[in-house]
Amino acid sequence: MTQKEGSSSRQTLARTIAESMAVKERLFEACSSVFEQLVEATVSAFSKGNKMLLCGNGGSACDAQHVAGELVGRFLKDRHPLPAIALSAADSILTCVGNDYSFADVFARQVQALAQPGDIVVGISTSGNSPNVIRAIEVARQCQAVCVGFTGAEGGKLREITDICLCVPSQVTARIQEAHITLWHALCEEIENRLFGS
Ligand SMILES: O=C(CO)[C@@H](O)[C@H](O)[C@H](O)[C@H](O)COP(=O)(O)O
Ligand SMILES: [Zn+2]
Repeated sequence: MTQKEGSSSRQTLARTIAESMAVKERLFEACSSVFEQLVEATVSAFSKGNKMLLCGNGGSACDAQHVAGELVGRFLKDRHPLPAIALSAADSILTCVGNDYSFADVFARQVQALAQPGDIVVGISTSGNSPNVIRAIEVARQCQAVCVGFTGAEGGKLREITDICLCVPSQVTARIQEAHITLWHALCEEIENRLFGS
């Protein structure tokens, strides 16, 4: 590696860390009151025996799976599992529905099959405009689920059609995703504390 290449990679890392920290510094101000609403809604839903369904594309598909793992498995506490399903993890359903219907239906059809009144359906989309996430939330509303969005500063259509929407103050997909996972970790901790004692 040349010295020039080495210094360019250090600059990229330094800029990425600085940008990520700048977004995190604005995050509390932008999202704390909506975060409180989300805590109340999720704790209430789980207390009543309802479940959480999560969907997203790409990195947000992984976030959906990450969060479902923490709720069904554990975050910080050994406790009863909480019912959460990542719709992005259902390979056979995604390929069947994508192939036989359309990619825009891959999450909506699962929501139609699984969502009950009072369930929490979460769409994670940094643009707020991915058609399969938007369609999932539209179907969730018809099922009388609580509709939640995780998105970026603009919020896109997702912001307009959700009951509770966390809008990270950035327009950069990667920075938004990094803040989403921070919000999710805080939410998992608070859910565990409220439902199983701090
Ligand atoms: O992880 C990344 C970029 O960091 C990508 O995989 C990204 O998630 C994909 O481009 C998604 O399709 C973006 O969709 P969305 O967040 O706008 O709904
Ligand atoms: Zn990514």
